[in-house]
Amino acid sequence: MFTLCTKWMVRNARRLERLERFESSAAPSHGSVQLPKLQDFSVANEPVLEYRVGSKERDELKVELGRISTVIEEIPIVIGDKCYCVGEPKFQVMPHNHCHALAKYYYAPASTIEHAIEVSVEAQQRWDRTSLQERIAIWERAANMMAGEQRQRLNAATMMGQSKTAIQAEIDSAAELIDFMRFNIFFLKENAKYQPISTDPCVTRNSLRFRGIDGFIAAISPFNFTAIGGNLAYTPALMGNGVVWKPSDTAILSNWRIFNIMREAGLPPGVVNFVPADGPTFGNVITSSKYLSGVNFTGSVPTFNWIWKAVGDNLHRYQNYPRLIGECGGKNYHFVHPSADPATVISGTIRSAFEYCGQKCSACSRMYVPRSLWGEICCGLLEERCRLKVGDPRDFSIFMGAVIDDKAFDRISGYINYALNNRKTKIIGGGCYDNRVGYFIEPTIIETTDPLDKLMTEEIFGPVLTVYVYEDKEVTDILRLIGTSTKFALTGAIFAQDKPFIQFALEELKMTAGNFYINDKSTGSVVGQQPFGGGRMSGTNDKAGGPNYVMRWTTQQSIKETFVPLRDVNYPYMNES
Ligand SMILES: NC(=O)c1ccc[n+]([C@@H]2O[C@H](COP(=O)([O-])OP(=O)(O)OC[C@H]3O[C@@H](n4cnc5c(N)ncnc54)[C@H](O)[C@@H]3O)[C@@H](O)[C@H]2O)c1
Ligand SMILES: N[C@@H](CCC=O)C(=O)O
Repeated sequence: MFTLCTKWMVRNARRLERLERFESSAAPSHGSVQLPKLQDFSVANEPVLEYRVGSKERDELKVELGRISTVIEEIPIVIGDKCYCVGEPKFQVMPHNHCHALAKYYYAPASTIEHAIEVSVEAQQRWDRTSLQERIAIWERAANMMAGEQRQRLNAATMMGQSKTAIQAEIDSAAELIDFMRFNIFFLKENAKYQPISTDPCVTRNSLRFRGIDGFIAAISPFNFTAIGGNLAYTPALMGNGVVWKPSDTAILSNWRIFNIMREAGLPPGVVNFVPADGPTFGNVITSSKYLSGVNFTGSVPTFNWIWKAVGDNLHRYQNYPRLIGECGGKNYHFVHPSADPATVISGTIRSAFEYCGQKCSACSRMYVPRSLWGEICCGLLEERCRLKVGDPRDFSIFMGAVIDDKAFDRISGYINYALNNRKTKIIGGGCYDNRVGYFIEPTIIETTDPLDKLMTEEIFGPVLTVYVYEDKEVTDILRLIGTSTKFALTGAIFAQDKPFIQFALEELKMTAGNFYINDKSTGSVVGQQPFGGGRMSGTNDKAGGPNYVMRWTTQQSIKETFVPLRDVNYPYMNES
């Protein structure tokens, strides 16, 4: 503990030093933004543990990985304080060893989802009367449990259930999840500091209070980030809402861990209900309920489009206009300028495109490289790619595990087959896949001569990177293609040393990414540091991990209290004439 704290303090001091040095240097190129000092924040990011050989965290994680691999955990539907196991059981398997089941769970039928809605609507009324202090105390307790005794249980469930390596699990089900818990409390407190003007408080007192929304919020989460499930379900709850949470089938065990931690930390039953279900059945029931007050969704564009349309079709039924938050897919780019540093491009691109098998919504999947640098960058990418080991995450030497399931395997291998049979494209690295034991796909690099090829425009969501090599003199035209060739605008990165070009690209690419990186990879946003989300068809861009996200989940009330009562209808001048 002592070593950890000391390391943390040293790291923090270094960060502070770097920030101060940056502040005292020239103003940032995207405007004269005044950067706050680290000391201004009463919250800090959870340190990411390193899992080196012999470390305490590595030993603890191994014990938990051993334990989790020998049992099939039973996961019920939980509504209020009752558990339900109904219908045919389903199984969550290890993607890297798909004959091995980890968890047994059940799909809630329509009637059970309706019951969850009733319970949640009723619980919301009591919960909304619980003071902010009490709610915050529960979140703080939960964050401490996640950072302490529950850390490796969360990580092991994420590694085995979603096929993440130790470090990818650590940045997700430990660091990011804990950060969401702590930063949302911080943002709530900061936002609550604002109170409206009372010109003379002896005459009138004006105030603003946060209320949950009467009804229920449907939280619908994706498979790829455990932390996102936690944020989607529990941030609305923090703000006084009742929630019906439908976790993803392929992240069910890690999401179940979060649900249990929150209950153990003191969240009353019924505030968040755990309701695994078939997606379309769940979607139909929630969008037909008069009590739907919001949908907190993260996942693919087609699913969000379906939800949005169903809400529109059912508008006449609702007592509130449901709030719709949807963070969706991306076709994220790395744009390399002739002035770029090739080494930075190579390592950033390998990490972004292939970490967690490219199954991050922010993963780089299209890259534009100038002819003058392609020789060096191509060699570097291929050399690094060859070193990436693919396998079972219990082997700490692997770089990536398996893709999530058979559907993903078929979709991604379909794109690889397309590249094999297309004369405009050439697979220059990888391209093999094998699903006999696990859903394994090699990190694959494809070169195309068509910047509008579907490999350059559609979301693949797998370990496939497509590169278009442009002639140096075409740099401006190609830069403009980024924003016009896809409907997405999630993340993007430019690599350049040329300052005027960076300034030009910042303007030219302004609407092409909700998260924009300069000389850094397109992935790896951190709560409180790079609030996350994209525009255009990548989503509603409500910026999870930012200060305004909590405010999407409250319906505010302005209160004016008058101490000098109005007893005369006439205006003063009328009494004078
Ligand atoms: N922008 C972001 O912040 C972000 C973050 C993570 C993932 N993603 C995106 O998520 C996608 C991958 O996740 P996924 O495969 O789990 O997405 P998905 O759309 O297949 O599923 C997401 C959730 O929706 C449910 N669902 C499916 N059909 C439904 C329906 N008709 N009604 C209600 N719910 C329904 C699923 O069961 C799951 O729980 C990718 O497109 C990725 O880019 C985006
Ligand atoms: N926060 C993640 C993206 C989450 C989407 O899958 C990142 O920036 O890499």
